[in-house]
This record gives sequence, structure tokens and C-alpha cells, in this order.
Amino acid sequence: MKRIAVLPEGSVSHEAIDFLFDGEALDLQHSKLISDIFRAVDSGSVQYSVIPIENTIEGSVSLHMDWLVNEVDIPMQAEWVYPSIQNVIGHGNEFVTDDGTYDFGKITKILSHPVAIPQCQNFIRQHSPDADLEGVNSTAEAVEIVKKNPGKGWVAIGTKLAAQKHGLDIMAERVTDHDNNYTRFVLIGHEPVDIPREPDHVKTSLLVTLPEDAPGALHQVLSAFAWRKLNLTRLESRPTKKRLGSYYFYIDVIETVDSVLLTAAMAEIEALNCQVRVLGSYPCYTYPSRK
Ligand SMILES: O=C(O)C(=O)C[C@]1(C(=O)O)C=C[C@@H](O)C=C1
Repeated sequence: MKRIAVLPEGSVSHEAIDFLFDGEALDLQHSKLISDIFRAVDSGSVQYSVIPIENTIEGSVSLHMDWLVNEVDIPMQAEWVYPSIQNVIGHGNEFVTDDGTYDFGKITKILSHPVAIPQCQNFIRQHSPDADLEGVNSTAEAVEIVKKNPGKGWVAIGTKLAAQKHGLDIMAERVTDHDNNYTRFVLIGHEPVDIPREPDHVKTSLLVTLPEDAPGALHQVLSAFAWRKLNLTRLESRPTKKRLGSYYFYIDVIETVDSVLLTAAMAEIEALNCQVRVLGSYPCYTYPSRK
């Protein structure tokens, strides 16, 4: 049975891992902190860890990307995209009105993961503009905190799974600003993973660091992919954290790392005095397609 570290029961990450393995029995090790999820696979206490890296509304989960790049050296073994369906969850009796609806104006505090709160900005502004907002370690943790603090007017933004686990009420369903709110997850680990279905495509993630003060260097890097007709699906700069104005580029290419074209492109980029690090070459699965 695969041993996998993932955020607490009822988190979006937890729902997402069940989708990837399609009901396969897994030995899930739940941890409260994403840093512990990274450490679990780094120390070898689990085979794989589940890391959310990008969201439709919020973009990159920078903290997690930085961990992948700076704190650990563990390859990405699979990627999948899963919907982040967020709900307002609380002790419904604190907010219920005479006509049986909920008065969201009575909410004093909204707790959730810092990536989930901005996904629901419109709902919050419209219904509970005066509520305090508090970021916690996961949507599942937010639901747990609300459960333990009745009578204070607190609600969480989280999954139905978490509401069920803690016996709380779903006061509003699907409250994200856009319906197509998806999160991109990666499975990291030292061994390739066996997933019992065909991927939608394969991808290679690269980290490219340009030589200092080289005009046109990024253009030359992109040309190495362009003239080989290699399809890039992500290009993002992140600070190297060494000095202000110094960046590395995170590049996703639809190709396996050992393909002749990608190998040649990487060699060309290295010949430009760039550093190239392969973060992983892996199968990608898109919800809800199951081949
Ligand atoms: O808090 C959770 O439920 C998580 O799985 C984490 C996480 C994230 O880090 O991006 C995952 C997806 C959600 O959209 C919001 C939060």
C-alpha cells in the first residue's frame, strides 16, 4: 500500500489524492503543516507527498513552489488538476433567522487557508463585509477550529467532507468567485509512481537560472524551445532570494525529459551559461477525465 503524506482529513488535498488513485487503498499520513508534508517524504517516512502548487484564481502557491526549489530536492512524479469547491461551514444555529435562512451579517470571523480566502472574495464582500479574515494551515483545520469554538460567530471556508467529519452545517455551497476553480497538485517522491490509468499528457518541469546581466538571455532560452516547437505551458519567475532583482525561471514543457528535442533544447540553454535543473518529468491527469 502506498504511504503518502497529505494535509488533514477533509482538506482539498485529501479529496484530491482520492481522485488521483481512484479509490485505491492508501496509507495516508495526515499532517497539519505543509512543511511537515515536505519533510515526511524527505526523511523517507513516506513514499510520496501531496503538494498543491497552483490555483485558478490565486495563481502559484509561492510558499510551496519555494519549498520545492529551495528546501528539498525531491522529484515531481505526477501532476493532477482537481476542483477546489469551497463552502461556508459553521454552527448554523448561531446564524439562522426566523424564516430559516442564514444571516451572514452575523459572522464575526471567517477562517480558511490563505489561498482559499481570496477564492471567495465576492461572497465575503457581499455577505459578510465586516467579518475578520484569518488564514490557518488548511481549510480542514479552519473547520476544526470553528467546531471547537461555538457561540462566537465564526465560520470556515472548506470542503463538504470536513463539514461532515466535524458535524457542522453547510451554510452556503460553492462560494468561490468563479465556478471553474481548480488546483494543480503534484505528487513528489524518489520513485516513479504507478497510477492505474493513462495520463492526459506528460510534462517536464525545469528551473532555469540565467547568467547575470546578459541582455536577451531569456529570449534566447525561449528560442531554444520555440524553434523546436516544444510547447511551454508555464513560465514563471521567482526571486532567487540571494539579492533583489535576481530571479530563476520555472518552465513547464509538454515533453518527456529524455526526448531528443528536449535534451537538445536543454543543452542549448546550458551552452548559454544558464543553469538548468530538472524538477521532474511526469504524467499529468485532468479532472474528471479518466482514460
Ligand atoms: O487547505 C486545503 O484544503 C488544501 O488542500 C491546501 C490548498 C492550497 O494550499 O492551495 C489547496 C487547495 C485549496 O484551493 C486551498 C488550499
